Amino acid sequence: MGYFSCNAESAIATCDSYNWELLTKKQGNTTHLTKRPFQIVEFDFSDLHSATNGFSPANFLGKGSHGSVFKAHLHQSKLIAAVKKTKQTQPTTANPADNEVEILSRVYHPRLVNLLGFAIDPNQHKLIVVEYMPNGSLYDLLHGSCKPPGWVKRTRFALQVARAVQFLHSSNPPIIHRDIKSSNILIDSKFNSRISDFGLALRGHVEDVKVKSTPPAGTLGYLDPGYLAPGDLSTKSDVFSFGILMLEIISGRNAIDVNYSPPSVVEWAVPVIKSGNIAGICDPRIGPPEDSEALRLMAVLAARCVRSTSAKRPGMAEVLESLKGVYKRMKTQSHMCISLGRRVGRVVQDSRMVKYEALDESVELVRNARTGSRRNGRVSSAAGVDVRSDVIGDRVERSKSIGTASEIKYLPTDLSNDHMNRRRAGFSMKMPTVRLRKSKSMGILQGRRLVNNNGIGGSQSIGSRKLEESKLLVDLGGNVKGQEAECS
Ligand SMILES: Nc1ncnc2c1ncn2[C@@H]1O[C@H](COP(=O)(O)OP(=O)(O)OP(=O)(O)O)[C@@H](O)[C@H]1O
Repeated sequence: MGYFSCNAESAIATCDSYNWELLTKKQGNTTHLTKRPFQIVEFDFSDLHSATNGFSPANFLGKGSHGSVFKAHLHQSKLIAAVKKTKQTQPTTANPADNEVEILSRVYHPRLVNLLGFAIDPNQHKLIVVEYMPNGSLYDLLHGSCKPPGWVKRTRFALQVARAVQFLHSSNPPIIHRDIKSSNILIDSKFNSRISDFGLALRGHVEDVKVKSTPPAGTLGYLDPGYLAPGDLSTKSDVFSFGILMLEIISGRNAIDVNYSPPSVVEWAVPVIKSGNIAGICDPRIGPPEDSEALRLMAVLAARCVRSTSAKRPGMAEVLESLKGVYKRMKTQSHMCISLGRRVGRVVQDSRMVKYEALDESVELVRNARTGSRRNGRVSSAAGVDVRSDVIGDRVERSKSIGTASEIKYLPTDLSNDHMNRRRAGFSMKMPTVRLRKSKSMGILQGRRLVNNNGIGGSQSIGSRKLEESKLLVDLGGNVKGQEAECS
């Protein structure tokens, strides 16, 4: 697989990913962007153990369906990394850690969370060491309680993910990620988005035995409805998931949110896009962008990506080119707003509003909370619409995807001290408040039965609840099929 086993000292020299940008800048050539600037290292387990303070809660970064992730300070903190400790899988099932190392050791790209190395623990389990992403996930940015990103940032995130997916699809043989979703898009120190979590990824041509024999897997809500058997897989399944991600980026809604009817973002957004009311799907917290054509292009692109017939979806190369155009338009519009603001007068900011105050009269150009870049204090986009709520009535906590049915918890509706609830008091509808955890990668569908909840392999039977989830997926597929977007 082309990785090195080495001692701690040489690992510093070969694994310092923070030197990477410097290296590539010196070379001044974009082809070097995909050349790994360091060797993959086999770490000693004891080094990882001490670098994570014995996998202490203080170093705990998060938990996924395959295991836990810890922050590691390696080599006197010269190298900060994330160590993934995967759950023990049954001996008969493929281990996501092996798969991740196998795939990530063959590719390198600045928009991926790249592999630095691995280690074997005393029980012979593999630990994966990857680049540390200090700014959470795109899921956190879109659905968390912080100020939501504006249009320039959203399109930039989408463009960067598209670039990474296109890179994977154009590798030889192609790599199909199979789990593109906002919680698998992590944000690096420079606020670039990167694709992580290659536990379900497949490398090979569609006719290859491994691809043909691996059962479908992915995350509910992002999973291509036409991917029901191994032979259905193609790069277009990632295109479908990417389309869902784009709808999520535009609308701020989860892929599936049972607080809405319909809960599926596809079922809700595609008919609205087809009706031409594209502003109607925009995240109400930021409103539509000034450039309505850029928004239309992005929304139509998303609707094309989620078409039920995979052959009708665009390839990732086309998606990437289109998004480059959208991003350029959004940025240009943003710059125009900045210079207009400068000419008209000074910018007045408070926590909820940005105003351009003219020298002789106050002109409120932006009514939305868009306070621009933190670094330079500029306004980077403007949306001249009111923030409005979609629904009325009781308060509801929204924007959490459904993972497994067992994760749904009904909460009393009087949790008024909950910060998120207070923030979202304007978004409500008349149904019980439901708290949902974010989407988890799910198991495998064999035929129409969900047979395993750990993402890889296995064929043990499952309880009735899991079968219901499986049915939900199939139902969703059916509904999505009924909504062929006429957007080309
Ligand atoms: N390289 C990293 N740097 C920083 N934090 C990370 C890194 N990788 C993962 N995390 C954090 O660890 C958590 C678990 O990640 P993991 O990839 O195992 O699962 P997930 O993508 O959240 O869920 P699932 O496994 O269901 O897809 C994530 O929520 C993420 O915030």
